Amino acid sequence: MSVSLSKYKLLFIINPNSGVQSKDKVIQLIEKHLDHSKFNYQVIYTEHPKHAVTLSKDGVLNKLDAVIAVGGDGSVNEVGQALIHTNTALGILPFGSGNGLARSLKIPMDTVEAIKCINRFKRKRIDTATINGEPFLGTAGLGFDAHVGWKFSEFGQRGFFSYMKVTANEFYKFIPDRYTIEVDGKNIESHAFLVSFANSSQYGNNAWIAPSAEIDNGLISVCVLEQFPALMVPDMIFKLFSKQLEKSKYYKTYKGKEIKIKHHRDIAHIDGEPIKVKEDLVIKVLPSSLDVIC
Ligand SMILES: Nc1ncnc2c1ncn2[C@@H]1O[C@H](COP(=O)(O)OP(=O)(O)OP(=O)(O)O)[C@@H](O)[C@H]1O
Repeated sequence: MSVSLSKYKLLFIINPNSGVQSKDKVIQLIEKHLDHSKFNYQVIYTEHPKHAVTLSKDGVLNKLDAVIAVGGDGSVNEVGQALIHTNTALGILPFGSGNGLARSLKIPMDTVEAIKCINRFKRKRIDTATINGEPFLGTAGLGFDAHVGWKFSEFGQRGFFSYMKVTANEFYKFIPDRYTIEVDGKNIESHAFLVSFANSSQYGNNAWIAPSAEIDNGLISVCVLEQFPALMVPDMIFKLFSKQLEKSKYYKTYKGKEIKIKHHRDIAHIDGEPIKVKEDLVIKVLPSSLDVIC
């Protein structure tokens, strides 16, 4: 690959394990549709979880203009976390099960259209956040959110329908918990089904957990879904997918820069990926900390 100084330097990182859509043609599509007068690029496949973090950090050291995550929200998290507070931008070719951040940023789901979006190379500065120091870009969560994140990772198949299957299987078994939450000094006690921390507005697949969240306002939305009767499930699902959760009396939302929370389990998810956590958590926003191509 010859490198001309006047061209932008890109690295595409493909996660072969994300989503269910075949990635066989991605390299050909990049070759065909990327604007070669504007970019020099390299493509690397990840070999294991977290590999994209190391590859992206190398990209920053090599002064790349952008690293493009080819995968879902877990891949976007791994690339994005390495680029926080750097001059290297994050790009996304959505190939995940949910693609929450890409959808929130209105990046096209169609690969050719997403490549054309990279060709335009418009940078937007967004906030990111941390939960006990672990970075997230879209959403993190506790309760049913986290439980499903763990069950999904153990399920062995990815994709929207696998996610729905896991959610339906687990819903009636799940027992809500008590949470003590402090949002910028204001205390809230809740018996909740789930608590989500949203930097962007949706989980993925157009499930709008935080319809009013803005990714560049310097605030995290804390979304509390209180225990609700089983007969309300269809209504809740309808509201989740039609951006109307804020109309439910079981849903509360608060916005803040620093959130402290005490809970009684040891699991959470960050950008859909399960993690083990302590009972005391601190969520902090990192305002204007990452450039994305969108
Ligand atoms: N080479 C690899 N082999 C196995 N797992 C990998 C590899 N590279 C990355 N991973 C892991 O794959 C997991 C899933 O990736 P990703 O989140 O991109 O897809 P997804 O879960 O299907 O989509 P979404 O997050 O949008 O629902 C991540 O935990 C990531 O660390």
